[in-house]
Amino acid sequence: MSFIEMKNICKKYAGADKNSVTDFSLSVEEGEFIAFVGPSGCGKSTTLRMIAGFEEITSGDFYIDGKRMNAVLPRDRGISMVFQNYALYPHMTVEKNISYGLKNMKVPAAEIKKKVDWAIDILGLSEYRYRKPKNLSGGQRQRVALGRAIVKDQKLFLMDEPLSNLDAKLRVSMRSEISKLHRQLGSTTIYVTHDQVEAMTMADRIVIMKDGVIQQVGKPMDLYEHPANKFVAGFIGSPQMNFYEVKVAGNTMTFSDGSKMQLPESVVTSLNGRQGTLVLGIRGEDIKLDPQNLDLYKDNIMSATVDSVEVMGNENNLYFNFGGTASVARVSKYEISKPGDTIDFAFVPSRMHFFDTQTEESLF
Ligand SMILES: Nc1ncnc2c1ncn2[C@@H]1O[C@H](COP(=O)(O)OP(=O)(O)OP(=O)(O)O)[C@@H](O)[C@H]1O
Repeated sequence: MSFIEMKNICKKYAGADKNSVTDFSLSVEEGEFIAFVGPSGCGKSTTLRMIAGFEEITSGDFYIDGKRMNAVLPRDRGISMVFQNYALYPHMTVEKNISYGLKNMKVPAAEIKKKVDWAIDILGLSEYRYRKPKNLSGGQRQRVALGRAIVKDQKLFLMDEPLSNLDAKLRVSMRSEISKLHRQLGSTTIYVTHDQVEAMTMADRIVIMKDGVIQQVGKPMDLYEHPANKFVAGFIGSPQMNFYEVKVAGNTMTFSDGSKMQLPESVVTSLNGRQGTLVLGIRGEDIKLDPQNLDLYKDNIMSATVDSVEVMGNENNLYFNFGGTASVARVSKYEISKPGDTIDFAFVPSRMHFFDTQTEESLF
């Protein structure tokens, strides 16, 4: 049995007409960093709150370290939780905020001091030790909240959107601080976020949810390379994957505006006889500009007019219409275009994804 075992967990809130979480099954090994990710309302927080014990499990079985936890009180689950709003005590100093939980647990004073010193040091809070939360920045407050969680020596950390109140720059630096802390402590962590970049950069494995149902569980690059369905393909990666409804007949793929592309034998083989109407997915970074320079694409060079350009510095997004669909290509700073320019491009054949139009499941 893994450190955490969740078997067919369901949640139906009182009075609700449908489940908020359905058949959630997951095994987590000790020391893993798991991210729950998905759009608003997909059930991430509900699942986390069931793990914490703040929300009752409607059906299913939940184990930590081999012990069934369904009916165990939150304080007896061996869990530390970090919340989005930090939940700090405004009248207490940093030091007191961090030590408060330990005092409640009747930990001896000398041990509390040792642990608080350690947390303050590891989180770089020494110079703020005697400040109150209102005199701290958002990032510093979030570190105090982390400090309060790590001193408790619990087996499992739960974090519910801990960075969502921070500005973009601070979010990025706190991301690496939390990852570093996780590496130092080696503690099992479950982290809820709606931000796929946060999940991709921090987690060992990601659980992608939609409408209360797990869509896929996997390592970040596995989800990026091998999305199980169109939803996962669209959710992971930035900019969003381009999707086209196409008709495949033999080696020819026809787009809804009549544009045609020849599929290489390798793609036809992977499709394993599937023909007719399919959904093609291609990521912006897998669209190559000026493909005439590359022999590989010579039969499949397409043209389009640039609608707009999103400049980001090292890489830019070019927006254009192709195959009857708004599309985006991620290009390097050396491939500058402006609205109105004509671009030649090709799709990298080995990077094409195909999905069933009805089930939206990946076809390979
Ligand atoms: N206390 C509650 N009573 C009834 N329904 C609830 C309650 N809390 C959440 N829900 C519903 O359960 C579903 C899942 O909500 P949940 O908060 O878990 O989603 P989430 O993925 O964490 O969303 P967000 O990113 O917006 O926090 C939603 O449809 C929500 O409206």
